Amino acid sequence: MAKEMHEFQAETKQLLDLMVHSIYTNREIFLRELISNASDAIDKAHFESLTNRELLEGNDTFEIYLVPDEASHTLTISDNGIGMTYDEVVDNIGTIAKSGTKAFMEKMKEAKEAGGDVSDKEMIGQFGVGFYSAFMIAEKVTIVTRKAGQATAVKWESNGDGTYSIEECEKEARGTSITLTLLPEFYGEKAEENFTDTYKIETLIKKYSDYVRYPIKMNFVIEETPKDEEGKPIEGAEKTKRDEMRTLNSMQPLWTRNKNDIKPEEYNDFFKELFHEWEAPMDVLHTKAEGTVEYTSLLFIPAHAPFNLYHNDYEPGVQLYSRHVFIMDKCKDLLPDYLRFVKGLVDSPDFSLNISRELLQQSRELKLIGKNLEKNILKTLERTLKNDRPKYEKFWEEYGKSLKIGIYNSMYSGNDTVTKLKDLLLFVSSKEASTVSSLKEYVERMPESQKKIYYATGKDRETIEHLPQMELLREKGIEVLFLLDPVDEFAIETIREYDGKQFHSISRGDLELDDVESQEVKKETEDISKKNEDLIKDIKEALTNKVSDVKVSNRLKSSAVCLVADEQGPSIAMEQAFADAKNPMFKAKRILEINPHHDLFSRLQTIHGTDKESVEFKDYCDLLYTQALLIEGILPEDPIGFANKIAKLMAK
Ligand SMILES: Nc1ncnc2c1ncn2[C@@H]1O[C@H](COP(=O)(O)OP(=O)(O)OP(=O)(O)O)[C@@H](O)[C@H]1O
Repeated sequence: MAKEMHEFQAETKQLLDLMVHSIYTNREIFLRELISNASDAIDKAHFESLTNRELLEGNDTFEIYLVPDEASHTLTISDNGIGMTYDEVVDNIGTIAKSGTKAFMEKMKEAKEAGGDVSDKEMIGQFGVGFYSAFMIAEKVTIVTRKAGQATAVKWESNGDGTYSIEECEKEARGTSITLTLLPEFYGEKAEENFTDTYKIETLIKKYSDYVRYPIKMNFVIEETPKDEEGKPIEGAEKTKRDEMRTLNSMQPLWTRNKNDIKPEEYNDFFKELFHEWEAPMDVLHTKAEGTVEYTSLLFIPAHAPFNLYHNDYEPGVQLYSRHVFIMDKCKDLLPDYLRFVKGLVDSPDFSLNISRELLQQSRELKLIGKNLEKNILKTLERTLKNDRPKYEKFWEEYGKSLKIGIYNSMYSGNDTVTKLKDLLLFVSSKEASTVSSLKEYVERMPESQKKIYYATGKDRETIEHLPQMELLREKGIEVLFLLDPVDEFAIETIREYDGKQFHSISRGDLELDDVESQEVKKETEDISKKNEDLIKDIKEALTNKVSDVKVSNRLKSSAVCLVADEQGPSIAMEQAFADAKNPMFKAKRILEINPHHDLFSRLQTIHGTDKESVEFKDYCDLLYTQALLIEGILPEDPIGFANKIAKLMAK
């Protein structure tokens, strides 16, 4: 196939532009990114070779080579990993398939527009833009790669200017070589950072890639003064040069060392290196277990949730090793999905080296280890909640949603997730704006007379505070949990009760307040209902298909109307969440409640009394309903009709 020129995808161009023109700090990370790609490629070759030895073409020593060359001011990174085919090069290198990179660019743009308060370093770390970081230090990047098992190789080359060339070529060894032709600032003795300097490179490898599982080798030219027979340097003799191939990384798996000998920085560096992270993790759990199953696990809770934690393209899971040999990345079957944010690895002699993913799922050892790890993580979280509240609240901010989704999902799996997680939940409440409470804390504060745990849903604190349904509870001084995330109510509904007390939405059914005053109001409401039976019936008729019932309210104070949902079935907020998820099948049974003490009620009585068939009465009913919808944050189906009716009324 002849040499072809291709254009980068528009997003790739933008990314390259950003890389070259906006990121000035930490350019040295390019090396870590390329080494980690090389290491991933070797992992793949290793993994595939377990079932197909021929792939290795007789060479089963996995290595990464670095070749700095001052004369041509290049640095070449070679691996004997899986390599890429022509199409893979086009797909992986020429386009940005990863939504993560797109998100990275948007964040960069946002940050720039906002005055750039997020550091580049943080940004790159969060999104791992990988290969493209090469263009931060290189004016030309050349990739020569041959897929293991294939005859022809591919050469890809680009100046990072929007186009690249690609052609078939020859390459003897399998794998990938990436040659960076360095920008003038990055080579030569006067350069600020000289990436052809072997000692500089050695330092970078030690800093970022020490734990890479495969040897990273580089040739050092050693200058020596010849020595005499006794081993003393011969004075005046001309220096000789010799080559010495050195392995730059220590490769000793951290998790195999004794816990007490490992410094926090070592854990942090290992975490950053292994998972391409920039920040130290929030928590580290290093466990060695012996007994029914033997394993060592090293788990981390990252400081921040990845932006795509809840997207389909996020791949949860930990790495598996058997006697320190890597067997699998992202094993999903070990930990429950609600711990999808946990990163790390498990090393166990009980795992077989060439076990398939399917067989692994059924492995008894894996299940046992998974259960133990889950227990450990939960115990750590419980301990943090008890002993280090600020830290736990930070954890909650990052990962609380994951636990809540876990609870909701347990509705289908029917396991004991609720029992495990309910004490770890935190919510804001009407009590104080800045604090969050556990359910236990809420229940402890409940007065004797309060029988239920009340909650309200809304997009933010302010919206809930303004809900008509809040008025009565506020007046009575009853604390209400504020559920601000759509998943909250689903989780709460799955838990059903805490410490024998049922959850109750303030926008659902009867509030069932048991105090004397409430009983009196209830009685009074029933009387008003009876007296206005006809009016209520006719309002209901005017709103057929819109509401399932109309009631005289005993919960409203100053507002005229509100919309509540029936005790059974989804709430109005849940209906909205379903609709947002394009699942409009689940509808709440809407009940319109009218405040009998509001002036509007007497106006309704008058209009109804004059002519219950009149257009005016029907319009009033409709306006009441639409008002209640708007309070819930739901737009009317017919906004024009609504506006016209208001205009007509105002003009009167
Ligand atoms: N040395 C290599 N050998 C084989 N394939 C490679 C190599 N380097 C890159 N690739 C391919 O190119 C893809 C894109 O690489 P890039 O570094 O941009 O992202 P990534 O490695 O997938 O993500 P991240 O950097 O976040 O880990 C890789 O997923 C891989 O398929």
